[in-house]
Amino acid sequence: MGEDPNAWNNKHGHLQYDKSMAKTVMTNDINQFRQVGMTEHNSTEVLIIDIGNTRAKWAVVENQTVGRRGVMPTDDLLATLPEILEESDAPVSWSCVIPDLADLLSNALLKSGRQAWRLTCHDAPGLSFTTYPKPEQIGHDRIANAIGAQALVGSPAAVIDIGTAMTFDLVTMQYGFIGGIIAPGLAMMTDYLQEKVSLLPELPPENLTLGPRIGRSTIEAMSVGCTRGYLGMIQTLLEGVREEFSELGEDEPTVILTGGATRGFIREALSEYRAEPDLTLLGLAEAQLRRLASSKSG
Ligand SMILES: Nc1ncnc2c1ncn2[C@@H]1O[C@H](COP(=O)(O)OP(=O)(O)OP(=O)(O)O)[C@@H](O)[C@H]1O
Ligand SMILES: CC(C)(CO)[C@@H](O)C(=O)NCCC(=O)O
Ligand SMILES: [K+]
Repeated sequence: MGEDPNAWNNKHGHLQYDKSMAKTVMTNDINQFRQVGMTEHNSTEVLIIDIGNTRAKWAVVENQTVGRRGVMPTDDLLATLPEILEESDAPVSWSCVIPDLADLLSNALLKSGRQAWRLTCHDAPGLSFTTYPKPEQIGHDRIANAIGAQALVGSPAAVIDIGTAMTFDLVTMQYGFIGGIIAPGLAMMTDYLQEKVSLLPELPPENLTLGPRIGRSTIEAMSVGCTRGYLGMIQTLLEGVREEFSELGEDEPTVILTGGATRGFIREALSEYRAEPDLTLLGLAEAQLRRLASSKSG
């Protein structure tokens, strides 16, 4: 029963979205973020921690600009936490998609005495889930992406995030987060082929380029499957999303790429769309700014 994002914007006076600006300001991703809709505050520093299945990222975000930052294997997060907390005294805004680790981190943060907010569907200011039957199922990184998209380009928006898994996170004008798509991440495809088929070699995803349409060697044949095949999946999924938005009476969603979708052949093939590598972090920062704004406005 979250609030309608537009009602929230009107009430709190933030996130005024200007479509013409979003299309013309193309200089610097962070400036863009600030100019089109980030909540304005006086020097508000936030310490962000975003924990995915493979890697954990931290960043100090001040005035919607990412400063010091780091990334590590998710398994190293707890051991690294004291060092991360020394990077900034600011409140922590975090998300974690591994429930056991989230419990451990929650306790560690409590012990540290730091003010910390975990992004969940129950505390996702400005994002509603009115038509989503069980919002508590949604990965919190996806909630961060949705809030980041609202702030960056406004709704409707479609985020394509490739990490361990690929997700589409879809935000409408009328209903907030309406749902999305979960599919294998690119490495799941390449690694799994190699792991399960004894005659297939290793194919690091970062080495993939768009080559021929027909493979004339084993590695080439795999490469076609994992590049053109993967892109075909994305395009088909996006087509379905567009149709559904149209049926809902929504405008055409602005597509934002993040994670692995901002790199390599995927980025190249989808160059018409905006890429924001820090979307999840910025969404976590925005969530914290909105909490502060609503606590101030009472
Ligand atoms: N050139 C490339 N083109 C497309 N995808 C790539 C490329 N290089 C790496 N990737 C994929 O992007 C993913 C890495 O993206 P990202 O850094 O967002 O995820 P992660 O932090 O590893 O995952 P998670 O957030 O799930 O822990 C990997 O799965 C990798 O396979
Ligand atoms: C899909 C991932 C793995 C993407 O990181 C994460 O968001 C997650 O574990 N989600 C839970 C299932 C859901 O989002 O519906
Ligand atoms: K991620």
